[in-house]
Amino acid sequence: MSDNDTDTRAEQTQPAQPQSSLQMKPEALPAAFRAFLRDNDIDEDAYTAAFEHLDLRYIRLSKRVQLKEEELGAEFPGIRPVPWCPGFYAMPHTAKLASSALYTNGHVYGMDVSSGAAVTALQIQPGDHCLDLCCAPGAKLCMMSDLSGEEGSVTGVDVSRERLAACRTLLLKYKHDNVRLYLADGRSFSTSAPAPPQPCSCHCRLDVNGSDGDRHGSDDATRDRAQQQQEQQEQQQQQHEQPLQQHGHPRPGRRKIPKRDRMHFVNGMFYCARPLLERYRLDRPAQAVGGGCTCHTHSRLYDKVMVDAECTHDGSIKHIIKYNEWGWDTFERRFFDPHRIETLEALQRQLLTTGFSLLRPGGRLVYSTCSFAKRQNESIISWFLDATPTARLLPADLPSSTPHTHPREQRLKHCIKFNPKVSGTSGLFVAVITKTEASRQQADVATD
Ligand SMILES: C[S@@+](CC[C@H](N)C(=O)[O-])C[C@H]1O[C@@H](n2cnc3c(N)ncnc32)[C@H](O)[C@@H]1O
Repeated sequence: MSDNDTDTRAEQTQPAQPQSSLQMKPEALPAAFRAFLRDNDIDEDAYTAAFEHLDLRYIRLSKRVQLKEEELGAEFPGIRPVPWCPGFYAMPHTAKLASSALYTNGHVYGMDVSSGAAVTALQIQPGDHCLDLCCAPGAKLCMMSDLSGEEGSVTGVDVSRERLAACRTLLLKYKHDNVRLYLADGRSFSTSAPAPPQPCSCHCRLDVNGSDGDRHGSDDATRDRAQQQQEQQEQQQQQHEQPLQQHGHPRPGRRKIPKRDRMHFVNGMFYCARPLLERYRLDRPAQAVGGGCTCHTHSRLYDKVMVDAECTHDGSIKHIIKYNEWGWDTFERRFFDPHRIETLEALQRQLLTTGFSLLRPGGRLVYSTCSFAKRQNESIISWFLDATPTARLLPADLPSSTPHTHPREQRLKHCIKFNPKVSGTSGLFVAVITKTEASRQQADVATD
């Protein structure tokens, strides 16, 4: 649930916006914001024109329930499936989601369909181990959890304790038990993917607990050394995964987190539910020991990585327009603080770099923002591709009817954008990157 997505808290505290309030005059936009739009070649029209389809909101069905169209229609009149994103439905913005039985019973999620497209672009397969480096409050995380299934896992990381607590509430509500959450700075996150449940087929026999099997020695002394080494690594890791708040996500109106929803962190980590803990021994971060196997499975890199980076949120048009009522000074203070803008692009570059370093060769990484600004999107991607010989941009491979930018309008090949004027969704930039095998070959040579 990004700012593009239905936020349970916002929904409970803010009345649904009538359609008329989704329209405003250009002069009502604050000067700093208009200058930002001009500097970034962003069309002011997006905020000031009346768009009928901005009056839509979207839901996603939980994978665990089978609902008939009639059941959905009875609860949400006017609802219809989104043909290009399976499991998603569009309905009038005035539909009461938070008070509906389907929502309170955890059968549907409030999630913008552009966010759904970003997750779809990851092409998650059952059994995949996924990383979500800026996960809170967690709509994409929940979808990733559904897609990776019981044999897969999702590791969620966020720097904001408050937002991560909202994420945890969501995971508990929807009973996602293949997710672990970390309160950590995504720029320096280094915890590997969970250990595989089975010894892998490359004969190295590295077992579930991260200790070596036959090939790398299996006696008690070796195990003790491995365990010591693992504990040392864990301590070092925790030292640099302390929460940093300076890029905490701004949101209007803080809500006190109920006691039952507060997170109980153990050494900076919270594990969502027991099943994942039991399957993968997540009570300690999995580490390949003894410099052993370099096969994909045991290098413990992630199959899929989502970097839904912190940004200026200027593409969340419905959200931005609400500042007309909430007060633009809050917006200027929170989004356009000069220091924040200055450091934002560096943050985005670092998050992308870290996400990529944790991606396995051949895996897929999605970089997304809900900004229209080239400097936070295409420029970051171009910089990264220039700096990283093993990175390659891929087409998002979404269904052809997906209403994103036409290839002719793409500023950078394969990078797509959802423009609310055209798509009826919130604004979102999506780029898909893969890691070529070159890095794998290098790793193999190093261990030979
Ligand atoms: C666009 S929101 C993510 C929305 C989320 N992916 C979802 O679908 O609900 C960006 C998130 O990045 C987090 N963030 C900011 N700086 C960070 C950092 N250095 N490391 C990790 N997370 C960070 C913010 O707290 C915020 O929750």
